[in-house]
Amino acid sequence: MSAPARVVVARPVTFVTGNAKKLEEVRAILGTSIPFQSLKLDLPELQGEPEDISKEKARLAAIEVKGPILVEDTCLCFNALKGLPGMSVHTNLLVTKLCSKWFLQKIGHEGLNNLLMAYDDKSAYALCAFSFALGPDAEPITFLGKTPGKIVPARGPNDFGWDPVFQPDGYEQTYAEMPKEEKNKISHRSKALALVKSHFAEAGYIFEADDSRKSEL
Ligand SMILES: O=c1nc[nH]c2c1ncn2[C@H]1C[C@H](O)[C@@H](COP(=O)(O)OP(=O)(O)OP(=O)(O)O)O1
Ligand SMILES: [Mg+2]
Repeated sequence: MSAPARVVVARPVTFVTGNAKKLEEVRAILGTSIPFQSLKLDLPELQGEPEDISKEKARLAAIEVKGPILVEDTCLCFNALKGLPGMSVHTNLLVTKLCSKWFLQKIGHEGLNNLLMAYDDKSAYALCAFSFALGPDAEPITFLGKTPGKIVPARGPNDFGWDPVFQPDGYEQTYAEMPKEEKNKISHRSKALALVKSHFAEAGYIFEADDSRKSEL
């Protein structure tokens, strides 16, 4: 019988994000299952396939932190749209990604609805890609989580991105209207984090504490 895997890493994991709401959800979902510290850093808004964006973010974050990091990139994907200027397209699925926070800031919730005005198909999905890297020289590993739903006129508190216009399948409420615990049970983010947790458990990482870097968010 082989001994369980055990990999001692001399530094704690740092979750790198510029988004305080994301961090709040990651904290709530992970609880004490994976101890981590956070670093507030605005990584570039990259374009491309969600998995590639996430891996590239991980490389940039690992260079900054010089140790084990976790990053995440989230996309809201509309099934009806074939493409938009400046946006990349999943050619096989006819899906356009509206990844950038600048795009959402400019167009707003009404704009997101208007994009689909000419289409009967309002279906969409939220896609989350976490990437973990042990350090700047390690190849990042990516974990995807996807929640299907539809785009609706905004309902609920406006405190996190496109939450008010995304209504997950099987629910009458938008992400924004749901209690936080409910969103965190079914969200793209929690599905991806479940895979991160399994990977950490299988790999048997033991991250040693480091008092020299304090949580910055
Ligand atoms: O659960 C979510 N519910 C609603 N909106 C969300 C969610 N998750 C990300 N978002 C928004 C934030 C940003 O407008 C865009 C994705 O951009 P994304 O690059 O992943 O996030 P970000 O730039 O805010 O933070 P980060 O520093 O981790 O890149 O979608
Ligand atoms: Mg970003």
